Amino acid sequence: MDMLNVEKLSKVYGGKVTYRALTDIDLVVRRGEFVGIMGPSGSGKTTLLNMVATIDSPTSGEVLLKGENPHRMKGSKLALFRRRHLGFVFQDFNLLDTLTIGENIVLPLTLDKKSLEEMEQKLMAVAKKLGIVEILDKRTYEVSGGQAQRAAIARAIIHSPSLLLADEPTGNLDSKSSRSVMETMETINSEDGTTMMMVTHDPLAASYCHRVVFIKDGRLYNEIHRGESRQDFFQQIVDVLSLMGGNAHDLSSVRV
Ligand SMILES: Nc1ncnc2c1ncn2[C@@H]1O[C@H](COP(=O)(O)OP(=O)(O)OP(=O)(O)O)[C@@H](O)[C@H]1O
Repeated sequence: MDMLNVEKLSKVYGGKVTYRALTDIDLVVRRGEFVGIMGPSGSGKTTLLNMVATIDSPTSGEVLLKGENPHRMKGSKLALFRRRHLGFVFQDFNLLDTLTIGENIVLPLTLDKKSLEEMEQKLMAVAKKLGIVEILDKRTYEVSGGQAQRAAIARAIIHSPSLLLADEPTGNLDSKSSRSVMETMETINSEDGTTMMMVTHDPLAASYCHRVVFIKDGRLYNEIHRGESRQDFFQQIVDVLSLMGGNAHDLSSVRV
């Protein structure tokens, strides 16, 4: 069954000079799928993710999540839809320095006015899953980048979203932390069945996906599916990226 249907999605940014960032993107993400979005810098990856996330709105075309179009919703209905259905993970973690790690993680539940008991129970379950129980009372500046990103993932999944959206989740991490964050995302996807869509420049991170969709100049360019071997998939991803061209930055972080 489909989780996400993106139909003929286009985005033209306005202003003094208009810029066509996406043209006629069609994309279906099935329930439980883990999809990577790759492409050269400026190809439109974040624009696509932001429109699925309802952070930005399309110029034309549709985004349907579980058959509903959030871009047709307004105000509190849209806010509720986002809180119920979407989880976000960003490159720079986006944790609040004034709160402890634990307080950051339960934030989505406090917005939903859940009871303290339920929050505590969900916090412990998600912290165990992500291996961060011992840092729950720490502040964001007292933990490593990898731990901060695990906390951000915990916050993104604590309300069991239908779709987890991640923009460069390994962009600020060293290779060891990247690997462990991707292994964690893979586990969440396979054990909880959480559907995931991730924008990344990093072929290693992308090799954890089931499928990688490539965008070039705002249009779909290609897509490849992972078989049995993650190593082989990694190599295929690197091959497509080199065929696509783009800038050297895209392959600067290649690590097997
Ligand atoms: N608010 C905006 N106004 C005008 N142009 C924009 C705006 N946001 C993005 N763009 C342009 O749209 C194009 C696509 O941007 P986008 O951020 O989606 O690319 P990307 O593939 O995510 O790039 P990167 O990998 O560098 O993050 C770029 O040329 C960018 O300059």
